[in-house]
Amino acid sequence: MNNYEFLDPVMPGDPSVEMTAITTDQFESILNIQQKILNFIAQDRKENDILDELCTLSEVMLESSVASIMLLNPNTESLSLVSAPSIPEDSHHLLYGVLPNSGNGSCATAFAHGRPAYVNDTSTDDRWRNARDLANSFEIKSCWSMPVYNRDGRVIGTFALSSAKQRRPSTFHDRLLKMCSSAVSILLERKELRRLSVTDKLTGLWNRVKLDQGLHAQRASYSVYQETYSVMIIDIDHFKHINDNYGHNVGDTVLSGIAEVLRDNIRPRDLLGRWGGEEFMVLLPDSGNGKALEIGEEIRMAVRNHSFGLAGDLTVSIGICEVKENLRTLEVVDRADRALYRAKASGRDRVCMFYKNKGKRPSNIVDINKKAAATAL
Ligand SMILES: Nc1nc2c(ncn2[C@@H]2O[C@H](COP(=O)(O)OP(=O)(O)OP(=O)(O)O)[C@@H](O)[C@H]2O)c(=O)[nH]1
Repeated sequence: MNNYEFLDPVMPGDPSVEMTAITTDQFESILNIQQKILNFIAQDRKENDILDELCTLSEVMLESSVASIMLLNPNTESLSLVSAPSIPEDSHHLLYGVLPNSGNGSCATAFAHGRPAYVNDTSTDDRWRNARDLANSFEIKSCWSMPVYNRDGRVIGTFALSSAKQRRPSTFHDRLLKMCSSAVSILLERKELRRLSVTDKLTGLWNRVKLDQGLHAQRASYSVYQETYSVMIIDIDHFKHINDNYGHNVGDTVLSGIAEVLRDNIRPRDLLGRWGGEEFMVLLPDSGNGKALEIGEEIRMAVRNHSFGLAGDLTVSIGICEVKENLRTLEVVDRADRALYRAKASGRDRVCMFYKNKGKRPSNIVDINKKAAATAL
């Protein structure tokens, strides 16, 4: 049986649902929610915001209820809250790491069985036998949970409406929950596609599309705050030899290994991505007074000190542009590229930074390995 069949209208005779005809007003209210969600999608609002909106809109359909969305974390194989705008944030941790087993509450049970779990009384229902304390903490008496499926029909999470009263859902609530489950499924798929469209498949870093967005965002931010930022391009030295000597697969492993080293050596606010081939880029906000040079040097040393398995020891060359004026992004990248070119041309395994030198050319690149000499050029 295809799991999606559970999202069809409830079958007559289902004891968990009170069979009442859906009124025109109720039907309209479901359509209204659908329309609002579709409008948010058309406006390209962020998926997490839309999930919050969906919760808020559905709560209005059931007096003093709270909506929540939980998703499976495949690494921990447990369910965690991803949206519940009406639950105070300081209680969210209670809904992290819930094991998806029958008996651990409505959502865990709905997830485990891949079908709705409509619980009218959490204090007596067997599906809450291991989670009575949780029900007490949140003062939940009834909790109706609907599985959320992915495109392959696999359960990936749940959508639930809970309330402080003992309640049995009507046909209308069943339809509402099913519609919400489908909406969550579409929004999560969309979120994943959005993530993939800006992610480099090999290294898991941001790709060039995201870096371009970041460059434009930095420029826009500079024009408002005039805060110095830097752009760093990192290029693996003699990478072609690795492919030629050990094969493309080892080359790929090295690219992933370098990505790890870079990740470990940037600040949380820096944006790191693969610019293309064996080139990486880091955008460093708030990095005046040579801060990017310092970070570049740390990266260079970290790569030197890392062992890349079969490929052995490696080095990188780094070009940096520190931006203190309103520059087009193309110009910024070009300056970082020129600094990189200088790093390669002067022996590789070094960090060079482009700096503005009031008209004198070509003395506009500082080589950190011989800084004094370069600045005196
Ligand atoms: N394995 C692998 N190789 C790649 C990938 N993308 C680009 N390359 C290789 O990267 C190499 C880049 O070589 P070059 O531009 O000559 O540069 P290099 O050998 O690193 O030399 P320098 O930059 O001058 O130090 C080429 O052999 C490309 O085939 C990739 O995704 N995987």
